[in-house]
Amino acid sequence: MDSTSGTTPPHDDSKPDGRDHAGRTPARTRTGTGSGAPPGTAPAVELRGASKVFRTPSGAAHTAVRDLDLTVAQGEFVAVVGPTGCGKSTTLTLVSGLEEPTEGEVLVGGEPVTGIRPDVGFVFQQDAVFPWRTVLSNVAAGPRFRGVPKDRARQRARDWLGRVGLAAFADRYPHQLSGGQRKRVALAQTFVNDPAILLMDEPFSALDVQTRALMSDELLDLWGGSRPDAAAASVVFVTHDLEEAIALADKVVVMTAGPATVKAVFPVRLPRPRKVESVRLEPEFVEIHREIWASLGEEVRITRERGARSDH
Ligand SMILES: Nc1ncnc2c1ncn2[C@@H]1O[C@H](COP(=O)(O)OP(=O)(O)OP(=O)(O)O)[C@@H](O)[C@H]1O
Repeated sequence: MDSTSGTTPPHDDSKPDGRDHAGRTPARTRTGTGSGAPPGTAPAVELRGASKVFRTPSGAAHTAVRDLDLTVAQGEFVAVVGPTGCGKSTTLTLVSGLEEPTEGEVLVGGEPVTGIRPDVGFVFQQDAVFPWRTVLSNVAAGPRFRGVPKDRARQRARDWLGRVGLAAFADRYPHQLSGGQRKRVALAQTFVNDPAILLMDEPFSALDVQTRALMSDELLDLWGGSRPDAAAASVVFVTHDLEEAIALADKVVVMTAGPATVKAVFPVRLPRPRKVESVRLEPEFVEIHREIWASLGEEVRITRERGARSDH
């Protein structure tokens, strides 16, 4: 089995000779840029023994994340799956700088996270748009906040709207778009800022199945070609959908029932470029799905049983 039981040792997705835990050579043949970290550079993201304890309104302590070790290499696409409520979103908020760990360390590019960073982009389930602004203005807003002159910001926004297939919708308002189009706006809004790290929290979960598959393909295309002069963005993608996770990622991280810690890490060696609908039919896909589900299903069952106990 290609899993790493227990927590993931930092920097340890492959052996020194480039082989993974199973001794096979990773097939990371992405088109575009980003074939991993140059030797000697820090991982894009690292959590070391990170824990997060929240105070509930009643004053009780609630541990959302416990002793979590996770490493994301530069240019790596990591999908995180786990049972509902286990602490996946909290893990992202630690990386984003929106929350501080109660214990442990969170590093981005080798530096401790001390707040929100301009090189980190987010895409969430809900759209983060200004409803009173046009699509173009929404996409240009990020560069404008970063001090890019208006004309240049609008030009970059137009470029990205073209890349996500929305050039003809620049003057529309968000409520005049479909759910899939709004997601494309969200991708343009994020990629226009040239993020080195992309944090995605169930970004496509509100979409129908077909649109979801299309958006996944578009995300892979954008990711592969987004940073022609630099390594591809490193992605942490939280999802409930194991098929989506495998189709997109270089590795799938399975979280335990809450409080979240890393249960196992599964490398995904499916070659790139990938099309999510066809990759699902590959025998290797089916095999890795079976392996990961054996690990994840156990945590889902534990979570369900806990829920049943507290309900009755
Ligand atoms: N600000 C907060 N204060 C108190 N408890 C919180 C806070 N944020 C999250 N939690 C709790 O921490 C736990 C983990 O929440 P989190 O949203 O990280 O889970 P998740 O795995 O992303 O869930 P889902 O899959 O359902 O989206 C939950 O029990 C949640 O209720």
